[in-house]
Amino acid sequence: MVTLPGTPAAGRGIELDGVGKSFDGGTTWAVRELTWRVEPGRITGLLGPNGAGKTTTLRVIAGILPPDAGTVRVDGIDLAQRPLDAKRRIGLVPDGAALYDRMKGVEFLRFLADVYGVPDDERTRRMEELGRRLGIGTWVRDPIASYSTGMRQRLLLVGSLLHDPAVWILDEPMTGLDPDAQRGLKDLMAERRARGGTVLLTTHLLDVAERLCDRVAILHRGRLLAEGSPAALRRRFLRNPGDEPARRDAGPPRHAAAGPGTRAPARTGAMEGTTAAPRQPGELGTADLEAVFLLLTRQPATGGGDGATAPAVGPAPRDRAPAAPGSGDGRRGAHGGDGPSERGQP
Ligand SMILES: Nc1ncnc2c1ncn2[C@@H]1O[C@H](COP(=O)(O)OP(=O)(O)OP(=O)(O)O)[C@@H](O)[C@H]1O
Repeated sequence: MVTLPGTPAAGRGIELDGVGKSFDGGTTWAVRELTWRVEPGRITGLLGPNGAGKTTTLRVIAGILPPDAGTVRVDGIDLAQRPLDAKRRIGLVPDGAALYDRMKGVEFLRFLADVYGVPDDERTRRMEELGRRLGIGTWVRDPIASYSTGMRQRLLLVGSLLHDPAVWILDEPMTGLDPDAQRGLKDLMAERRARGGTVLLTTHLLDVAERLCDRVAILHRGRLLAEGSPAALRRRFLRNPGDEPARRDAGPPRHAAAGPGTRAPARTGAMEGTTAAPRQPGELGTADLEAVFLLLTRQPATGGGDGATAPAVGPAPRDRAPAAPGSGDGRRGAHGGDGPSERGQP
């Protein structure tokens, strides 16, 4: 394992407390009442359907969007009170970032190193090392306009780590990457986890999330529905994991249908599957996380206000039913996916 200088101390992760974000002055909420701790020393996946609020959440954490409610702490630092200190601890890989096409890749990397005040000797070493790991070739001296999607993504990935941030935030990071670069990226994530760093990513690739992530959180209509290790979510929501894989053309798994004993939904917060030991490779079938995901996110957003229906799960008797998936107002988001979470105050 290659260790870069300035190894991030075992940080404090990311803490969200009651975070809300509205794009229309509080009529609808893209993210609502989000209270969540993203732990250091873990790879955490934020999952959810199109329009669920994943990118909005990452942008709020990264300080790009100010929240309309709640507080964000990055590595123990309050983002609102000390925004520069907090942002210095973050490496962000945005989804589909616009790059300066006339700039050469190497100029872009130097620019980022300047912004973050990375000393000359370190920046050279990090550029070379990260470039090797992520397959940056001599094309880095060409204008960005000539780059493929995957080359742009590799450049963004290298740039996000030049300052060796304690918190690495990646929005759909596999986009455009070939298998070799994907391998390099996964290895880098695992190394940062091993060094106590915080890795938070969004992905629609549930098989990747299942294999890569120590913990996953499922967001739907701006609300956190479930959070925990993939194994813990499986235990919580699937009674017979592996024997009834989710089908794309089917509703929730039969064994997860609501039973007479289903209890009322929790009003806030995620379902914690927090007691699970770290997942062992091969512990889960790849259909399990998909089954949990579909079970939670296919619930109709019926009713109004706080009367949202609970997902039709049949949790183990000791468990509570999951948090309401948001009552919604039937409007669709700009992505054509689920709309903002709810009307009214968060
Ligand atoms: N700048 C914006 N202005 C208005 N509405 C926005 C803006 N950004 C996001 N939204 C809305 O907020 C909601 C959440 O969007 P967001 O991009 O966070 O979802 P997502 O989970 O990342 O979706 P996807 O998986 O499609 O990328 C959507 O309804 C979207 O239309």
